[in-house]
Amino acid sequence: MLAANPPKRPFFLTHSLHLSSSPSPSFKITCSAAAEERSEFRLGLPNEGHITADTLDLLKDCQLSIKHINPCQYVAKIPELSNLEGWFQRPKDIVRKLLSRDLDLGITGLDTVSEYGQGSEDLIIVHDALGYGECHLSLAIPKYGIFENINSLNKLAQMPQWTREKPLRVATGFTYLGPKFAKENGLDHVSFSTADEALEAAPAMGIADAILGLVSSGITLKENNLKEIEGGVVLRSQAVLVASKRSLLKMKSALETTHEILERLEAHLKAEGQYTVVANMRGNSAQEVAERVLSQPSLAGFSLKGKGPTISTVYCKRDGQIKADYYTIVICVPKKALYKSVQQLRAFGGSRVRCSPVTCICDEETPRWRELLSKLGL
Ligand SMILES: Nc1ncnc2c1ncn2[C@@H]1O[C@H](COP(=O)(O)OP(=O)(O)OP(=O)(O)O)[C@@H](O)[C@H]1O
Ligand SMILES: O=P(O)(O)OC[C@H]1O[C@H](OP(=O)(O)OP(=O)(O)O)[C@H](O)[C@@H]1O
Ligand SMILES: [Mg+2]
Repeated sequence: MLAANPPKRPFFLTHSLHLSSSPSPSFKITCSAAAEERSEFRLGLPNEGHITADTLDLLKDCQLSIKHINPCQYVAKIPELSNLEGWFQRPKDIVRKLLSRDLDLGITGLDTVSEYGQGSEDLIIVHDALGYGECHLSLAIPKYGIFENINSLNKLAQMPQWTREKPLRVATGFTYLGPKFAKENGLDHVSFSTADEALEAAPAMGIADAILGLVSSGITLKENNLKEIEGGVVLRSQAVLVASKRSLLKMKSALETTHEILERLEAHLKAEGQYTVVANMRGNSAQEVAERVLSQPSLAGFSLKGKGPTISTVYCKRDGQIKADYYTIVICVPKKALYKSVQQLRAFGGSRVRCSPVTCICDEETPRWRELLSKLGL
């Protein structure tokens, strides 16, 4: 958040976590008694934040409509999957509620899953790359003062200022991942303090020496005179679909519902940015047209799994006889290569090139489904 924006909540510095103790105290998860009895399958959706709009857009693009029964309620129906309910929750609460089995599936950032999941074996990533909410968790220090010439984690760790009595003070909302990273990277004299929001203000306020927070465009760091350092990235994150392993294994039709959600996601995401290009080609035979097109390596590369292109004959009736008139070629091209492909098809005798976005690519079986079954031991 930019310093200019009023913080949503005050900045709290509640306690220090020293590296001599194990990473973040483990918290006890109580399993909801009703979980085993529920028949509906619950999908946690991030409410009012960075990934809310993109999550709703993604589900819409997958033909999964989120129907609020009442705009003030946190629950929504998803009519395409009758036993599925959407529940709007804070991203971190999605993870907590998956662990307590008050939710069965959820969409949230990988950073949140890693921080609040704390490596729990009960959480399974069903889809690891939903394609939005990209950011990274990174250590940042001031650009000025004693840090002016410090540009790497090694240099930071070697600064004589940090001792057992006076460790490097890092403000963060990631009090599990922070100490774990420090331990794994030989940062010996460091203490972490919890800060929920407006983290980037902490060094200027004198509350901390450094921060460990999320970076997306980097603008917030820049505006607050902070910089990232080499070796300081803890985690790269984007939105993921995560599930409770126990829900998948124990709830009736959980696997069926998850399979359908995964298929819809995969089909849509695979198609994103792909265009179908159809061109009329002059030529003497389908074989000759194929040879011409395949002689151009960049066009040949767009065939499916090394096969293709698809060429069909367009017939016409001339002098009472049915004859091959011209050929139609179909290729699939990523958006960035669209115009170049059109030019090349034209150069190879193509006329009337039609381009349309692909909305889904449905493979026989999605690779992530196989992976999920194997993670579940099925
Ligand atoms: N600047 C950003 N750009 C893109 N994605 C971000 C950005 N900041 C956070 N995210 C991603 O969005 C997720 C949700 O962040 P968001 O800021 O909406 O909620 P929050 O701060 O975690 O929760 P709270 O509701 O408690 O404020 C993060 O876990 C991260 O994966
Ligand atoms: O690199 P940038 O594009 O500038 O984005 C990074 C900022 O976005 C997030 O804050 P958010 O807006 O979620 O505010 P918060 O501190 O209230 O969570 C994050 O905590 C950073 O402050
Ligand atoms: Mg935030």
